[in-house]
This record gives sequence, C-alpha cells and structure tokens, in this order.
Amino acid sequence: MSLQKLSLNKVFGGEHVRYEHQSEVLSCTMQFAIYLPPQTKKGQSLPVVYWLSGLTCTDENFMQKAGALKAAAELGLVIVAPDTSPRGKGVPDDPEGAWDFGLGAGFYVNATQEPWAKHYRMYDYVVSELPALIEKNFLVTDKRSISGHSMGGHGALIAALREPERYQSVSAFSPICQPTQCPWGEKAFSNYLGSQREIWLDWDASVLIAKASAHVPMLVDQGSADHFLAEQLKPTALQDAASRAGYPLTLRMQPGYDHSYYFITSFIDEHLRFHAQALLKSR
Ligand SMILES: N[C@@H](CCC(=O)N[C@@H](CS)C(=O)NCC(=O)O)C(=O)O
Repeated sequence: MSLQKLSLNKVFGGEHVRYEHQSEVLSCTMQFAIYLPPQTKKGQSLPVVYWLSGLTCTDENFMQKAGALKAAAELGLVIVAPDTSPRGKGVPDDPEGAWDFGLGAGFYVNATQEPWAKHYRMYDYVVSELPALIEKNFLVTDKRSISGHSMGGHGALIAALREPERYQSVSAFSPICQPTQCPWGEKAFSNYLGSQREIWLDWDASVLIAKASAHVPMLVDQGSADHFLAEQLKPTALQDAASRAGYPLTLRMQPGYDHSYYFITSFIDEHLRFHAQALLKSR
C-alpha cells in the first residue's frame, strides 16, 4: 500500500500532512490527514489518537477547526483524521443526495447490504486497515486512543467497546449514543445492515457497553444547547446502560454549548490530556 502525499503544512513545530492511498477494505482511493508533532523529527516514536469526524465531514474539518494541534505538539501525540466514508467513482450515495447518509456518512460500520457492502466498511478501515498503514509508514508506537464527534463520537465508542485491546482510552463529543433508536441511526443501519433490528445491536454503543470485555477509560462531553441532543444523540441512554453495567463512564453535560466545532475547540485540550495520560502510562 503506497502513500501519495497531497500537501504539507508546518504547524507548532510539527507537520500536518494529507495523504491519499488505495484502501483494500473500502475498494477505493481514500484521503487522510496526520499531525506529526515536532518530537517525531527528533526520532521519537509517539502514540496515536485517531479522530473520527461527524456527518458531512472529511479529514479536513477537525484539522482546520478543532484547534487541537498546539496541545498535540506539547503532549507528543500524533493525530490521524480519516475521511467519514468511502468516496470516488462507483461508490454509491444516498439516492436523493441527503447529507445524513451515504457519502460523508459511513457511520463506521461494515455494511452487509447491496449496494453498500462493497465499499462501506468504515469500521474495518478505521480500526484495522488505517492503523496498520500508519504503524508501517510513520514513527509511531502501537499505543492508540480514539475520539470523535457525533457520528464519529459513536464510531469511537463502538471501536473501543468492540475491540478494547486496541485502545488505551476513548472520548467523544456529542456522540450519537443509541443509533438503533434515532432517525440518523435508523436510516443508516436499515440501509447498511438490513431490516433485521437485532443485527443492529452489535453496532450500538448503548448495547455494547453492557457486554464490554474490558473497561477502556471513557470520557464524553455533550453540550446542553445542542439542537440534535434530544432527537438524535440521547446521552442518557449511554449513561443508564453504563451505570447498569458498572462501566466507568465520565459524561459531562456542558451548559450552553451547541453541536459545532466551537464546542469541540473549547474542550479538545482536555480530551487530549485525558488520552495522553492513558497513552503515556501504557508505554
Ligand atoms: N449539514 C448539516 C449539519 C451537519 C453537521 O452538523 N455536521 C457536523 C457533524 S454531525 C459537522 O461537524 N459539520 C462540519 C463542520 O462543522 O465543519 C446541516 O446543515 O444541518
């Protein structure tokens, strides 16, 4: 798997680089962004935080808007931001071109239904193929944490709940907490996974949290003024399931914050410090 460099920017002494590569899992060309802190230039291997973005995003939203790179440079964290769906010629999209399904909305699951199954395998891409690529091509350790926003917040949660051995910590901003019970999730899962609702449960964080084989440290921030909160995000479902299962979840309601990157940028440093603590402890 070869990487083609698309752009490079020096930032906080390190480098933000965008690459393109052929994904075998997704059967298409994918782009991702990586932030390499200044320590990597001095030959130091660093742990990686994977960031999964939300609906409509690409690899660029987080890197441009979250204001995360200063803290990443200080803490010595590599950040990898993948795209949110497969893309390109032959990759199907929502028939009506809606923004909440198809392109930009892969939901970090492995689709089983046609016409989605060939390309829409974002779970395997972000959990297996991309980390293998990063660990082969960059000066990084195999210590990983994962975080994300909204659809990507849910993606981060299910990655850490399904494969806890892969991650030292997980965090999320405004995650979709119970996709089997909200319009965004129902639309995505019925198309990608089919009409049998019991199959959906393997991809729902509020269900998976009750069955987790290990407890990865988990931090969730949710803005109280988020207009998607009641209908789509439902953090209470995750919190209730976590307390029933005895899973140590830290869920913080943040008064007055909305769903945007203004919220993410307000707390991203705290999330990166949370991940750094877990990653550096595990070295
Ligand atoms: N396009 C939608 C909003 C979708 C949305 O809020 N997307 C979030 C993730 S769920 C996001 O990060 N958008 C990109 C951005 O703010 O840069 C709308 O018009 O209501």
